[in-house]
Formats: sequence, C-alpha cells, structure tokens
Amino acid sequence: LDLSGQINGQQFEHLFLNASGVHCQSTTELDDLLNHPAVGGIVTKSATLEKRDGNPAPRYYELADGSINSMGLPNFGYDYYIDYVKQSHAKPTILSVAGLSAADDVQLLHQIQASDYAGLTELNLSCPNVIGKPQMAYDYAGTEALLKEIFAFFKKPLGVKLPPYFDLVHFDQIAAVLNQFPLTHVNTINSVGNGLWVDVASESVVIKPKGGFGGLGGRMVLLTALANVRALRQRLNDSIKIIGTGGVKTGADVFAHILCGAELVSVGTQLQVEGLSVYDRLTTELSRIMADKGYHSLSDFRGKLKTI
Ligand SMILES: O=C(O)c1[nH]c(=O)[nH]c(=O)c1Cl
Repeated sequence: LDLSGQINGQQFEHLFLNASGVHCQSTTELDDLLNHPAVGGIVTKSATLEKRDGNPAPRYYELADGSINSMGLPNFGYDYYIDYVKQSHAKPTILSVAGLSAADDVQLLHQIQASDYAGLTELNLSCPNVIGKPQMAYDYAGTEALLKEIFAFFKKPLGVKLPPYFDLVHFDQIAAVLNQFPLTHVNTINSVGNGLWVDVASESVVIKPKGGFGGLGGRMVLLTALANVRALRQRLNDSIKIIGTGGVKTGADVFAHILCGAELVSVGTQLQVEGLSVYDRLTTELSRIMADKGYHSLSDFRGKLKTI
C-alpha cells in the first residue's frame, strides 16, 4: 500500500506526523519520532525566540475523550530547534515557530531565512495559551498584513498552523487571505481554544493556568477537525496542501481526514496517551480499511468525500 504524501515536493513516505507540542520538545523525543518506521516526518514544538518555561503546572490533563492543555509555549528556544532541523535527517522535518508578537514572528522568519535550513517551516498562528496574546489567525486583517510582510523576504517553504473556525463565512475569510500567498501547506486544526473541564468531586478546575481554561484535543474535537480540513480543502488553492490534525484515535479517523482532503495526518493527544505504538496501530487499522475497499494508495480516495 502507498501511504505517502508530498508537501512542496518533499516526499513523506508515510502519512503520519506528530502534532506539534506532543513528543517533540527535546531532541531525544524528536529522534524517537524520526526513528519510528510508521512515522513519515516530524514537527518540532513551536519555538519562540528565547527559551521558555511555560505556564505553571498542572497544565495538561487527560480526559476520557481527549485532553485539555494550557502549556504556555514551553520550549528550548529557536537556536535549539534550528540546530536540530539543520542536521540531515532521513525524513522530512517541519520547524514550527511561534512569536509572542507579530514582530517576533517576523524576527523568527528572518533568522530562518538567513540560516542554511532548507526544510519546511510552519508558522503557528494559533497558540491559545499565552496569556494576553490573542490567536493571530482569528484576526484576518492582521494575518494578511503579517503574511505580506513575511513573503516580502521569506523565500523558503512556509506553511501555517491554524486554529479551528466555526462559521462558514470565517472559512471564506481565512481562505481569501491565505490564497494570496505561496504557502506550502496549512496545518489544521490546533486545539479548540479555551475549553474548561470541571471535576465535580473536587468542585474544581483541573489545570492551573488561566483559571482552568485550556485548548481541547483528542476524540472530542474530531468533528471540528474534519470540518476544518474539508472546508479549507474546498476553498484553498490546490497548491496549498493540508496537514490534517485533530481527534485522530483510530484508522477510520485517519481515513476520514484523508477523505476530507488531508495530504498527511498528525496525531497529538492519542500519541500522548498511547505512546509511539499508536502509529503502528493506526497504520494497521488504516491499511485494513483500504484493503477492504480495494484502495492501493491514499490518492485513490483523498478529497473524495461524498455528499448526499
Ligand atoms: O500552550 C501551548 O504551548 C500550546 N498549546 C496548544 O494546544 N497549541 C499551541 O499552539 C500551543 Cl503553543
């Protein structure tokens, strides 16, 4: 079976990545992913200009049907990650970056442009957990202005990480902005921002930052993730590929993401819960579904969701 995908001419022999933030903060974790046969490529934890400790713990909590997190962008800083992705790796790497302001974003991309890194970069426009910092991708004019400034100097392959949208007009608006730029991909969705879990027994929230508000992931966001992959596939230029992220727990979920138009698929919460073996299970389950349907490659059904 051909389970490959391509972004900007870079061949991912296997469709699976990690969702940025999960199992990707240290070089040891990144090596674990790269060395796993059922992983096709990796995304780093979003790097900020300087190293960050992030928000106070507890800042991640696992639920029956997913997760809630308010990590606050803990990472070892730009230099740590550029040094890692600059090395030659057997599989494609995506360097994720997140400024704490638009100016930071521009600075980070200037540094990447000046470096000898030739791989993929992903600008995270959707971190919901930096206190006082709104999610840039919910500001359409701001996103357009930022991307105009960036593409004036940035000549390397660039994609963006998007938050979920919940209104068809918002899909139209963000697609109208993104279609103006030579983006290699969009990665959708980031966590569903600012959910709240209440533990009835203790009558308390379960994470410390932001009074318990945090980004939602896992099975509970699958339907929102599929809607965002599908809506953006229907609206974005074909040249902009889609990395489907959000809610993947089974091979059927992976199949659904591809049907909606995903080129590649990321696993976040379920990787955190299950560990690297999740990729073997998902590969087995996806392969069985494809074989039962007589499909030999992802391109046999990618983007071919039927309507009724
Ligand atoms: O709190 C985080 O570090 C975080 N958490 C998320 O769920 N998405 C993000 O993009 C980031 Cl940057």
